[in-house]
Amino acid sequence: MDGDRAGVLGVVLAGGLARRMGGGDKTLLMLAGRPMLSHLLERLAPQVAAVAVNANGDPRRFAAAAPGVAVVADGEPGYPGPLAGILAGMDFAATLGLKAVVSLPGDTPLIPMDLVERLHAAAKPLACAASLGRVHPPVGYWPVSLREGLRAAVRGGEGKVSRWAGGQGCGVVSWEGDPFLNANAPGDLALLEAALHA
Ligand SMILES: Nc1nc2c(ncn2[C@@H]2O[C@H](COP(=O)(O)OP(=O)(O)OP(=O)(O)O)[C@@H](O)[C@H]2O)c(=O)[nH]1
Repeated sequence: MDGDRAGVLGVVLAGGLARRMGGGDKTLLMLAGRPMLSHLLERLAPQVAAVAVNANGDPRRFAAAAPGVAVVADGEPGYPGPLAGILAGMDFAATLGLKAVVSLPGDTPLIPMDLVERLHAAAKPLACAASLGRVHPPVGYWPVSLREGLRAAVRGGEGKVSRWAGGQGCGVVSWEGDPFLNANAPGDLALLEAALHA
């Protein structure tokens, strides 16, 4: 295994409430005949040492789409936002002896195959992805060494990924096109399916 991915846990963030989608698990919605999560893991798993899904509630609902994949819940109550999922990923990475987390929202199934390699190379100490002139902070590289600082921030009410990441020092890596196209509302699924087939 090469150095970039050897110490990295890939974490699919699926701990939100998906209100704009009408609730439920966005990452389990079907895209081209299989769950979005299955597309995402197919691209993520070869880039990392291990993968996990961050989600709250009964973990068994992910078993079919992600067989054998660990599901880790937020350690902080009350749906405090994606930072809580990144923190849960860091805590799990620490138990595996891994040095960093790469996080991805569960509704971004088109991620690039050089994601982990390029984020790792740009980390100072964090790195976030960008496309179409926008930064996507939940797509990021997070050293586990920052987890106690992140825990304190989340407990202190920090809910904005970009603000916390910017305060630590965050390299930005840009990709051509829109490999981080995601599904917020039902109408977005057709756009994703078209992009998948493009
Ligand atoms: N662990 C965790 N993840 C979260 C939380 N809130 C949002 N996320 C995740 O952060 C990512 C970006 O959030 P959104 O795309 O807005 O997803 P969402 O919050 O489920 O959707 P809306 O309710 O429609 O905003 C998604 O992957 C969510 O699953 C949270 O409280 N805990």
